[in-house]
Amino acid sequence: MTADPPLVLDVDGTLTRLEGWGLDPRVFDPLREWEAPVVIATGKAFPYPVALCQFVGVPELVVAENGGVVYTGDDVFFTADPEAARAVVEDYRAAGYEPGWGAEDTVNRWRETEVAINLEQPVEPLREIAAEHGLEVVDTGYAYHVKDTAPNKGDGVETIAEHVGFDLAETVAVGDSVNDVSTFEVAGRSFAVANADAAATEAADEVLEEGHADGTLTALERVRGSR
Ligand SMILES: O=C(O)COP(=O)(O)O
Ligand SMILES: [Mg+2]
Repeated sequence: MTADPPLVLDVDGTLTRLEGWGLDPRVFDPLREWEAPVVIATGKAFPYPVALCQFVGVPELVVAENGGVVYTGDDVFFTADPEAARAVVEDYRAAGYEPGWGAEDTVNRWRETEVAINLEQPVEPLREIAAEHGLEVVDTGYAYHVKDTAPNKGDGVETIAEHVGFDLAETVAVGDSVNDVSTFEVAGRSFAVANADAAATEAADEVLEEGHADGTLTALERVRGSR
């Protein structure tokens, strides 16, 4: 008998259209029909992956904010303190810069542990200020994330696997950037899409020829029923 392996999927760069933005709707049915847990592991704020799970119609298994927020379907865990990240933004503003998402800032509005800065904003002063507060800046290719060095997506995936009761050794991870390296490390098999950055490409077991959702769909095709 064969079965589908559990999945860990990144969002931006991985479930997106080839242009880089907007989810590719071709991934919705395979995810809904997948016969094993599907974990959405993203740098985005908590409500985004929860909404994705609801709209696709899969159980809410979510790692948000690069591991800062973990939802097992029953319990939410916060693994980082937001105060330092907020202080970094205050200092960044005081130095004359802005997060860069407009006045209402729906990118950070519901964040609970880290802060994201628009890639169009200057990163050097951000890195300096973050370092002064003991934080790191992670460039996902979609935003600069100011975060505690400790939490990562992989730890969040471990928490969910333990709670839901699936085997990480049988799990397949797909991602595109440095914030996915930790999921590649905990999953038994990992794929980087063609548009992946150097860190993700290096860390992945396999690098796909196709980018974005095309790559992810190829990976799903390859691993479906492989357990
Ligand atoms: O929020 C980002 O910058 C990237 O999000 P992702 O982890 O889903 O790719
Ligand atoms: Mg990504």
